[in-house]
Amino acid sequence: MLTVAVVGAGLMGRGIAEVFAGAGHPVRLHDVDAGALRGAVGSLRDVAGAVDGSTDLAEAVTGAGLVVEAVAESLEAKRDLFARLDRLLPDALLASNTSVLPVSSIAERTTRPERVVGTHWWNPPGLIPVVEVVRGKHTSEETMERTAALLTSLGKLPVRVERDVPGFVGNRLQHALWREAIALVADGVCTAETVETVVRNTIGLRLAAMGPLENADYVGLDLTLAIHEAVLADLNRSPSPSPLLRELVAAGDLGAKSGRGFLTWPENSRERASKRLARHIARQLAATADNDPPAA
Ligand SMILES: NC(=O)c1ccc[n+]([C@@H]2O[C@H](COP(=O)([O-])OP(=O)(O)OC[C@H]3O[C@@H](n4cnc5c(N)ncnc54)[C@H](O)[C@@H]3O)[C@@H](O)[C@H]2O)c1
Repeated sequence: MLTVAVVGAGLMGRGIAEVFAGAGHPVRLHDVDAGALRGAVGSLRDVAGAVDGSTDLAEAVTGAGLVVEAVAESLEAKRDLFARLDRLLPDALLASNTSVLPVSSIAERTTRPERVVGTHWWNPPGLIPVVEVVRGKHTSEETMERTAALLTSLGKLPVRVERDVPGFVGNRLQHALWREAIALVADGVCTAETVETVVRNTIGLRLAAMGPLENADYVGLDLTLAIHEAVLADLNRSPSPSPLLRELVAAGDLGAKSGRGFLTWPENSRERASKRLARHIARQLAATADNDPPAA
């Protein structure tokens, strides 16, 4: 078993640690926040692998063959951390769970960028199958393969992202949809509730069974071309965030955590939404276990 150090014991770090420890790997957790660390180690008491933690980075990562970094999304913090990890563990594989930052920049202050890789897990890490394995400018093929093999051994579905583009694959697709959703509301085409109703009851129902490219093939590429000729020029192409999004944030309407965003969030509704989401994902995974994989 490989000793795995998880740095950052927040939402993602804790979930990633649980997957590794659940598969029997000894896990060493580190967080600068002693409370977060205690909470994470405590919540992982019943997993198969031994889980240990320290607020001292050097102590926490001792003996690790792999470090998974899941600290706050700050390029400076991640660069610093990777430089320290580089000195502490000359032989380990270093993986970042960054959502959108360039893996190549995170690796910049290390002496072994060939052994630095992006592993973009999705929330909740224990449930979502795909982990995007992102090749930085200097990541070696051996690192890509070792990382993918390890993730497969955990029961995950690793996919290779061959270029270090912001947002990788999943978040680029997701935020193309969110940009258009916000624009529809900002332009007065429909309400936020209508966007939710349409997505949940049309494309949302389909997407787990048929992704966009299989769907394009399925309806016919001639039809897809005709639709793109008619609609693409009218879709939102703004290179910067919507003014409506900026206004809401400036007004303190941050969504679930402040009670109001595009929608209103009564007390406890975030917890209810979180449970509803986990229940739905688990049910959907069970129901689609026999789904055909995409045709090659
Ligand atoms: N939340 C998501 O859905 C999600 C999904 C995929 C990827 N990510 C990425 O995963 C990373 C972590 O996100 P999260 O949602 O778990 O954040 P979080 O705020 O829940 O947890 C981050 C933890 O890192 C700790 N930390 C911050 N700086 C540190 C440092 N220098 N050294 C050690 N610990 C430090 C914090 O104390 C905190 O406990 C980010 O890069 C984020 O973009 C998040």
